[in-house]
Amino acid sequence: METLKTHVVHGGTLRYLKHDSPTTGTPMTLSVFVPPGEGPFPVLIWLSGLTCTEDNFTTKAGAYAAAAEHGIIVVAPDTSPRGEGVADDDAWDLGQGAGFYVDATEAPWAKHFRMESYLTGELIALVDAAFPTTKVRGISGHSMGGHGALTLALNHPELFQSVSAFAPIASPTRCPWGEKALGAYLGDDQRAWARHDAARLIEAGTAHGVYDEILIDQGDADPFLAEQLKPELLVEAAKASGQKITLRMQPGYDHSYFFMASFIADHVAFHARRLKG
Ligand SMILES: N[C@@H](CCC(=O)N[C@@H](CS)C(=O)NCC(=O)O)C(=O)O
Repeated sequence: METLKTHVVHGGTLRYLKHDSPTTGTPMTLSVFVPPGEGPFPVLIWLSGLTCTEDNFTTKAGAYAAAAEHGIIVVAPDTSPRGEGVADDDAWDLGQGAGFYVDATEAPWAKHFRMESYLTGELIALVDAAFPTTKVRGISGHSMGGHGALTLALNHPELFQSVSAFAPIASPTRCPWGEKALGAYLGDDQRAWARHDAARLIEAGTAHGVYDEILIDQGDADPFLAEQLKPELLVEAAKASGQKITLRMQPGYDHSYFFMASFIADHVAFHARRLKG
């Protein structure tokens, strides 16, 4: 991995990195925060939402004070492959910046849009090889990235010990953003969509017993709440399968990183309790 920039923050070291990914066939960028002190440290992976790069979370969430306090490495990857030879769409909710954390099977996306394999098969191993990690890790994210955190944790329980989300797209098979992206990336046969729908996975009892609790924060003034996010579907699914979900409706908060910055310390502490026990 090539280091593009290094900053000291809250006594730890933040790096912006770039590497050539054999999985996506493109260069990929990410940021990694390593806390001060003696390692090894557990890892929290953060997945961002639509239109984001690794930079939105890194500069706006204010996560590193809590990560330094708890001794957690924080990894923020980009949200899709990018570049001139990479497929894209004029809309901001499809294509570059909107990878949805799936492996696309449909043209023109299938060649590079392989974010599930990139994250679970490549990035985690790369981070464990390059940084002083305990190989114990949690995952969190926002909106499209909240969907990514929940579905990757549920589908790959051997990789993660904790999961939380901010304003996740709870059920992409039942909202416009999800229907559009899953249809484009995976095709019209909705049977291929189900394993990318957190509410349906939880309802089916996927990874039952692995995560003692899933923490979700949601602003009640989020403009995307009713049409796109639908966290009540997670709560209903959890009731049906016995998965514990704590959904905190936060009064007055919107969809922005001001909302994440207000509660990120709770999420870092939530993961630290489970990753350092
Ligand atoms: N581009 C859309 C909004 C997209 C949006 O809200 N993206 C969220 C994730 S779903 C985000 O985190 N944006 C980047 C930021 O706020 O830094 C618009 O302008 O209406």
